[in-house]
Amino acid sequence: MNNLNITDLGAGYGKVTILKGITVSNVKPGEFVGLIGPNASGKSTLFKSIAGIIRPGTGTISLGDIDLVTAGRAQRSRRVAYMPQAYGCNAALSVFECILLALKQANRWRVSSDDLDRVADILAELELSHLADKGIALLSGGQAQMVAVAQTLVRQPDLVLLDEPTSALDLHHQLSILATVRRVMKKRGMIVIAALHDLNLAAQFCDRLVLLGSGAVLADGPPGKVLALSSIEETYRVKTTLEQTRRNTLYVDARLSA
Ligand SMILES: Nc1ncnc2c1ncn2[C@@H]1O[C@H](COP(=O)(O)OP(=O)(O)OP(=O)(O)O)[C@@H](O)[C@H]1O
Repeated sequence: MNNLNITDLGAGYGKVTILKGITVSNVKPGEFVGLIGPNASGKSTLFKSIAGIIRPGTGTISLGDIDLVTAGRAQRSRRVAYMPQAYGCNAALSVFECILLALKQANRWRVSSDDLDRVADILAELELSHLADKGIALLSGGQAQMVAVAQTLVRQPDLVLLDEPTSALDLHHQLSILATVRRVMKKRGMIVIAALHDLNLAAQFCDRLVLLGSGAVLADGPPGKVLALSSIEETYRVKTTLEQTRRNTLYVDARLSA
């Protein structure tokens, strides 16, 4: 099984420690994890540690039988796809070519008809087919963000890391991109970890939430349990009420503390 286990992870930048003793155990294939927490709580730093961009000072990160801390770049990029917050590509390439490039990055460079089909399929899944021939530099912020998500999914990795995948999207596209990611990852048995600021989207689409605060895990569990904890109010410095809507989805009503 390709379960993800992060154990006692410590990481930071130079001499500055950001993440302290992060443990997230037994994330299973097909599990959609929402990484939540206020600004500067360490979400991107955790992604960078898992993606091999920064080297943790302590702890382990394993995906099945692979140790992601010591794995080589080629081995890691076959298994893990990471969409950073500052995505983007201003090369003179079309959307189709950009996604094909992301696919080929993870395996051999020769392009097969199967590769072309995979790119066309993911464009169709994400309702982006009409943009296939458009120059990547000419996209709107939201379109570029959806293309960046397509670049991660097309590789069909075991683990997908999405840093704020909905931050540039309108309401329709926030829902449609998360619904599509969820459909694709469930079908293929991928693990997805998405950093989300919108707790209502997190409640609606995630199976499990991990709450970070000041570089530590403050809570980890099903959305209904995590969002009901008082640590949500303390960490975000707001008052919240957790409600169940008529459609049976959870709704976090938040306001500033007096
Ligand atoms: N390259 C860097 N060098 C030094 N410190 C950094 C660097 N990148 C981030 N930090 C610091 O690490 C801390 C955590 O930042 P990080 O980007 O991981 O938080 P985050 O939870 O993703 O925040 P946000 O929700 O605002 O995107 C912050 O205090 C930030 O200033």
